[in-house]
Amino acid sequence: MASTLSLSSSLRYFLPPTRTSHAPVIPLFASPRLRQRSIKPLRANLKAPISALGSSSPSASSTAGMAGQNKKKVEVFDSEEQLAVQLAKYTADLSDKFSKERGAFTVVLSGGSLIKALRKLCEAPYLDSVEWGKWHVLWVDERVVPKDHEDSNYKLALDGFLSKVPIPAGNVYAINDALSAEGAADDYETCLKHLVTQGVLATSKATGFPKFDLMLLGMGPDGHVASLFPGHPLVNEKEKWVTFIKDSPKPPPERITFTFPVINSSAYIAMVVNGAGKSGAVQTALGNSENSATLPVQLVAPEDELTWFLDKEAASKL
Ligand SMILES: O=C1O[C@H](COP(=O)(O)O)[C@@H](O)[C@H](O)[C@H]1O
Repeated sequence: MASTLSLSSSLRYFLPPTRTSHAPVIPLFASPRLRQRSIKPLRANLKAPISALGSSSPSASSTAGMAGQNKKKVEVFDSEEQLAVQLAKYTADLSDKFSKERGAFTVVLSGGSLIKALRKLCEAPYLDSVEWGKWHVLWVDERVVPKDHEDSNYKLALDGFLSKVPIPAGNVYAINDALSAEGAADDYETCLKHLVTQGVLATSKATGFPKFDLMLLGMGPDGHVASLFPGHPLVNEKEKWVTFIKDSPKPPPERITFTFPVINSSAYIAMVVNGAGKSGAVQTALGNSENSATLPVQLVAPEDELTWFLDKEAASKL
């Protein structure tokens, strides 16, 4: 991955595991506190030479020994174009790994700028090499609007990504746009439960929540992820898989969203952020502060590995 980039064009931070591979199994609906893990970025490692960091490629071989370990990487690219190139490779490598291991690849999309960053997956070599038939696509959050509405995350993904790759239509799980926010959240949670029952979606042994293979997340300038906004009580939801919001500070106001227990039960999360407008939130999330988390993005901690994909503008305050 970034090993093909020069040290000057890709500054890579590598943060060591915060969980052991022998983490205790925490039963379903165990104390929320047991499910919450904290990450403290280790600034001491920021200047480590690339040779000391090891491969950051999420290929089957490099991740084989990582299961159960919570790793955090930060990749900084000279341009959004380079970011998109490496994000495609990262995603394709994980697709290969999970398609071989599980016979399915469960991928969660966010809306916003993330979708444009996936454009390289729609080109050679990935258009032909990825096992698109193994993909199962869901959304980490969705606006409660018709699927053909300009604000729909489904429409954004369909126009910018899904219409350009051969994922079977039956493997794309959009929200039911005929329902209220409450109804759509319940309906989507039921959809997840069916996928678990069918064996398409794994279950986290650690938390009992569904375990997606990969979540591709964006972050707003205010540090929100999914539709979990700073200071909003939904950030603290510990039991539901999917919930709803009717007072989103960012329009449109009505949305449904995965909760943090589901987000953090994922195997891998890519946090894809570009642009100077997000550099403040990136600084808060990845800077030297020992303060407790103030932004939702600081609570993101998947079971196996979190990788930040930043362009240099987003990383400019680090
Ligand atoms: O409203 C939303 O915003 C975030 C961030 O969007 P971005 O355009 O600033 O990247 C997005 O991740 C989320 O899915 C969406 O509903």
